[in-house]
Amino acid sequence: MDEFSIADVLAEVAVLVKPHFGKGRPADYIPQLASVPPGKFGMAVRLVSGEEAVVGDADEGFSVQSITKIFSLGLALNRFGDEVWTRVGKEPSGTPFNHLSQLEAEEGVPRNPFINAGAMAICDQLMDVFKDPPALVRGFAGFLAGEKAEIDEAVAASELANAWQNRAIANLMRGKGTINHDPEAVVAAYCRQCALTMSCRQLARAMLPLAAGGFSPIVEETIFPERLTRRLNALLLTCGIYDSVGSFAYRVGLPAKSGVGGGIVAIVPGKAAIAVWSPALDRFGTSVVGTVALERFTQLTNCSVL
Ligand SMILES: NC(=O)CC[C@H](N)C(=O)O
Repeated sequence: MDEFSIADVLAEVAVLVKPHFGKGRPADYIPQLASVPPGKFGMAVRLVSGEEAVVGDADEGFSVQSITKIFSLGLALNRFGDEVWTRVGKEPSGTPFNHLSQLEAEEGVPRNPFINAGAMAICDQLMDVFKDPPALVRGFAGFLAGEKAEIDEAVAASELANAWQNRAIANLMRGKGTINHDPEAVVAAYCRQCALTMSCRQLARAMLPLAAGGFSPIVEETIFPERLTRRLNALLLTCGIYDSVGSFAYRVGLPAKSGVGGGIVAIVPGKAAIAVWSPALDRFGTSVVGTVALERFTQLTNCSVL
């Protein structure tokens, strides 16, 4: 990858994605996200070796949503180790991120930490020892990005006012003993965590430890043990894109995580962290243009873990 001019590749990607604008729709079940202009597009690549390139709206903040689940899982694994796996599984769900009946059929144990049930179980576990998990996630994300990140309280309130399905999930898990705190408090914390605002440039920097064996070249600290880094990437590859993770791996071939704000982060292990944003989503909740951009990027640079 070092043999390419990343800036040139991104410029080419920005042209190649053009025919795909107009497909998909921004998330509207969180009313505050429905008004984001669907034509936005930004992409940032940060190499482990230090080079950074961006294109389009890469410095504009957007709602990170489920991408924050990487930060919360990383924090939980660092704090609780394998105890995390007594609450959530490590298998792809094959169902939408807010699915309910699978959770009931499986005794309230979420398939993985990236679906909503799994992320709320992680949030509940963090609540055992931290007063304010969303603030912790915000602080961690900002630390890794090398600059402060903020929670958009309007987005958090907008989601919370409509979070009926997530309330059902949290109540089911409370009934089954997967979570211990008041389900309403867990849903509220989860919605605030998801409402983190970051730009593509900040996200690419913050994700760099996953590409660099757990070390952050940004803050010059080891963030995760190397083995844990590999495991996080394995979970991203198998569970990061919900029930379209197979076709995403087929097209892009990188560990990645989507969010309904239209962001996707992807990891090229040993080489780079990538963040892309475009708000219109496919029916699985993944950015249409973002996926095409990553597909073209991996084709042009020949980088894939597969
Ligand atoms: N995939 C996502 O980004 C979903 C996150 C969103 N906060 C929700 O719970 O629905």
